[in-house]
Amino acid sequence: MASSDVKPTPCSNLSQKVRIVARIRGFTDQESKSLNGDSARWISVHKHKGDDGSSEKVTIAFENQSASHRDANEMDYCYEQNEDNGLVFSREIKPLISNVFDGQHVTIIAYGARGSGKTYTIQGTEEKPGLAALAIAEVLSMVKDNEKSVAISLYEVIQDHVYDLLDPTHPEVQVLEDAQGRIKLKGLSQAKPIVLSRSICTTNLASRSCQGANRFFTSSMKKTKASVKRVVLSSLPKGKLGSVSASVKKPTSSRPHFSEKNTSHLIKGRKLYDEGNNLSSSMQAESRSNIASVMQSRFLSDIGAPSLPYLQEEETLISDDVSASLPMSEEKPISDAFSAMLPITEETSLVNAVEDTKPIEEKHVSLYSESNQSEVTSNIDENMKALTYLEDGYNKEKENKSLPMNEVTEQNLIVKDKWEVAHCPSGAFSARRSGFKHSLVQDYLKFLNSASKEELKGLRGIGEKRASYILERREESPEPFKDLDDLKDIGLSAKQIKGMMKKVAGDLFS
Ligand SMILES: Nc1ncnc2c1ncn2[C@@H]1O[C@H](COP(=O)(O)OP(=O)(O)OP(=O)(O)O)[C@@H](O)[C@H]1O
Repeated sequence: MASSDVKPTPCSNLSQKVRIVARIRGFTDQESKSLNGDSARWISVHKHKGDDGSSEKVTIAFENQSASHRDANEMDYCYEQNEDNGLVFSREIKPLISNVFDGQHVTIIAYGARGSGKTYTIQGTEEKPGLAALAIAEVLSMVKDNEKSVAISLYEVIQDHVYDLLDPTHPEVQVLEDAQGRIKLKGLSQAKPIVLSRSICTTNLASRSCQGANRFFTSSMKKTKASVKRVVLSSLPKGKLGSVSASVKKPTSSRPHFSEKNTSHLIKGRKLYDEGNNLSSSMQAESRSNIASVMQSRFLSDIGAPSLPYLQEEETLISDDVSASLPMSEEKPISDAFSAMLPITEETSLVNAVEDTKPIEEKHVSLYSESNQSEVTSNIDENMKALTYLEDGYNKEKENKSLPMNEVTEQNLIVKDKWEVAHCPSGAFSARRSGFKHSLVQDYLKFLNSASKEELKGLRGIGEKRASYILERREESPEPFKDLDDLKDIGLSAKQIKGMMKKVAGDLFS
C-alpha cells in the first residue's frame, strides 16, 4: 500500500529535463475477486532523498520483488489510487504549458502494460478528461487570453514510419531534417481548432478533440524553401507511438489560414484513433500491470527536434519494406513497466530509454511552439480541407457536406463513440481491412516512386507507356506520388486506378 505521507512535488524545476512519475491504479472488481480480497500490501511506496541529497524521490517496490530489484524502481513521484487526472495535471503538466509559449518543447508519455491506465490518464473520459484533454484546454485558454492561434497535428509512429492520422487515408509522412537540424514532418496535416465563443466549455471540446472529433479543418503543409534531408526513425522493435502535436503561433491577419477556394473541398474523415486503437488492442497479448507511468521530458528550444526526439539521421532513403502491422507484445511482469524509465538527457533520446526493453505500449502527447519553426513555416502554402465524418460505423459515410469555418458549432463537433465498434469482431475486421487497403496502396505508391522502368513495366496495368510517364513525372516533380489521385498525372482516370488496384489486390488471392 502506498505511504500517505508523500506529497506531490510540483513540477517547477526547469533544470530537470525529464520527470518520471508513477501512478497506481487500484484493482478492478474482477482483479479483486481473483485475489480473494487479498489486495493489501501488494505495493509499497517509500519516500527518500535523491542522490543530490535535496530532491525528494520515491521508490516503489512490489511484494514479490527482491530487495536489489526494488532499488531500480526509483522515480520522482508516485500518485496513489485516489488521486485523479486533475491533480496529476495541475501538479505535473500545467506548470509546463506556459513554457510551450516561450518556445520550449514538452512531451508527455504514458508507458505501461496493457490495462494499466494509459488511456485513462492521457485521454480520460468525457466526465474525467485526461492529461491531453486538459492540456489542450489549457493551451486554448492561454491562446485566447494571449491572442495567439494554434494548429494541431496528429500522427502515429509505428516502428520506422510516421503516419498522418488527420488525413483519412493515413498517408505516411516523410521525416526531414532542415539545415538547422530541426526535424520536420513533410506534408503533415494541421487542424486549426476553432475557438468558439459564448475549440462552449473548452474542456469538453478539447476532450472531444482528443477522443476523435469528427470534423476537422486540415491544412496541408506544402513545399518549403528550407534545405532538408531525410532522416530515419530509430527502430522501436516492440512499440508504437501516437502523438498529438500542437503548434502555437501568432495570428497573421494579413494571410488567411486557408484559401476560401479550398474550404469546400471535401474528404471523408475517420475517427482519429479508430484504426490504431483497434490494432493495438487486438494484437497485444494479455499482459497486465497496475501501474502507468507518465514521463515528461522537457526539451529546451536549442536542442532541436523534440517532437520526435528519437530520430536518427541516415544518408539513405527510409526503408520502404516495413509493414504497418504492430508487433505482438509479450507477457510482461509488472516490474517491466519501470525498466524503461531511464533519465532522458540531451544525449539520451527516448529511443535509448526504451530500446533495451520490450515496451508494451506508449501514448505520447507532444506540445511544441512553432516559434522554433518560423523559418520553415513562413514558406508554407496552406491548403485547407474540410473533413466530413462517418456517422454509423465505418462503412456509412456522409458525403458532400461542406463545413465552412464560420458554421462550426458545438453540434457539429459532437462525437459518436466508435470505441465499441472497434472492439467488436465486425468492427475489428472492418478496421483491419481498411488498414490492409491503406498498406497496400501505400506500398504500391512507394513502388511507383522508386522502381526502375523495367520493374514498372512488369507491374499489371502499367506497361511501357505508363512506365515512361511515371519516370517523366518523377523527374519533373520532386513530390512523390502520395495518393492514388496523383496517378491522374500519368493519364489514369479514377476508374482505371480503381480497376488497377483491384487487380493488384486480386493477384494476392489468385
Ligand atoms: N486511475 C484510475 N482510476 C480508476 N480507473 C482507472 C484508472 N486507470 C485506469 N482505470 C481503469 O482501468 C481500465 C484500464 O485502463 P486503460 O484502458 O486506461 O488502460 P490502458 O493502459 O490504456 O490499456 P491498453 O494498453 O489496453 O490500451 C479501464 O477500465 C480504466 O477505466
